[in-house]
Amino acid sequence: MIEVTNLVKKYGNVAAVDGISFSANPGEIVGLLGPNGAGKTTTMRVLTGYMPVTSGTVKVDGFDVMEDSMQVRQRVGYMPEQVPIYPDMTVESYVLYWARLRRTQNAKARTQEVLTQFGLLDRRKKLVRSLSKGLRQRLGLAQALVHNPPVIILDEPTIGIDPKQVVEVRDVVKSLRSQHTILFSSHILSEVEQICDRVVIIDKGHIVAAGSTDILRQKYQHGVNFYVKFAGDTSELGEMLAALPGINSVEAHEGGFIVHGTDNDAIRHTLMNAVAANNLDLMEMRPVDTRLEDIFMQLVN
Ligand SMILES: Nc1ncnc2c1ncn2[C@@H]1O[C@H](COP(=O)(O)OP(=O)(O)OP(=O)(O)O)[C@@H](O)[C@H]1O
Repeated sequence: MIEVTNLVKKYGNVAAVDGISFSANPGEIVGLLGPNGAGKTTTMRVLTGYMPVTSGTVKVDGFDVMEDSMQVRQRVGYMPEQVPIYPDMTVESYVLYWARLRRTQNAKARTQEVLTQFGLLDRRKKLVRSLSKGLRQRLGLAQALVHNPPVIILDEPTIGIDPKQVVEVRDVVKSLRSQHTILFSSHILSEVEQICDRVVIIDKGHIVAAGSTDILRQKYQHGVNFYVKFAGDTSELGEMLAALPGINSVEAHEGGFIVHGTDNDAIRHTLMNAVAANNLDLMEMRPVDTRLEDIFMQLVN
């Protein structure tokens, strides 16, 4: 549904995106992940037909963004990081305006439908300026979806909203899975992990890794991690654990420690010996996956 091949986008002489290729299949949610300035917004703007490519090809549903721009625009719903919202319009007239701009069939009926879908129907007569930030995000989503596009592009849709609204927006995005192909950018790793089927990690305009979070873990996981938790005062324990043979690093985590080592049996052995030798009150010990966050840090550093 989305096919990006060797995309280069330069601003002047500087390549913000420097030869990236990735695809998204119908019904997939693909996460575009990267630190500030990585090139996420630039990639998304090219995909929406908002900006021309410098070189390479970008196709949406088989249509080239440069050659078939109108076809692409009809198939893409875009919610930019800063949703351009007209404060003096009512909620309803704003969505209707976008529906008409995109020549949506039965624009009025479709407007009511998306207002209902995003829980905005009872606020349809309100001025946009009176909406909370979270509701504005929902309005942004309604605007992006009013022409029922097969592809939705969401640029950091949860930035700057409160935690309850973040959960709401994430749930809305998840509910769109399978009916739409979604490209979702974020620099919040846990968010991408929760929502996306696959992740494309970009840094300084290059793809540094791509795949499902499970595959990325398998590929980049070096060694094993255990979560251990002890009763009592554990303030001194981190340093002691880190000095044990077979343990490479220790990090405080949720009242206990994440202990990293290279060999599963060696690390268990070492920990159990330490428990016995120091008379520690072990409450919990379990293997844990490498966090996507660690992989991300490893890749972009
Ligand atoms: N209009 C522009 N003119 C010149 N340089 C730009 C322009 N837009 C972006 N850039 C530069 O291109 C690079 C990629 O920016 P982009 O906004 O695509 O990154 P991003 O991954 O979306 O970052 P962020 O999370 O901060 O929005 C950055 O170095 C940025 O400064």
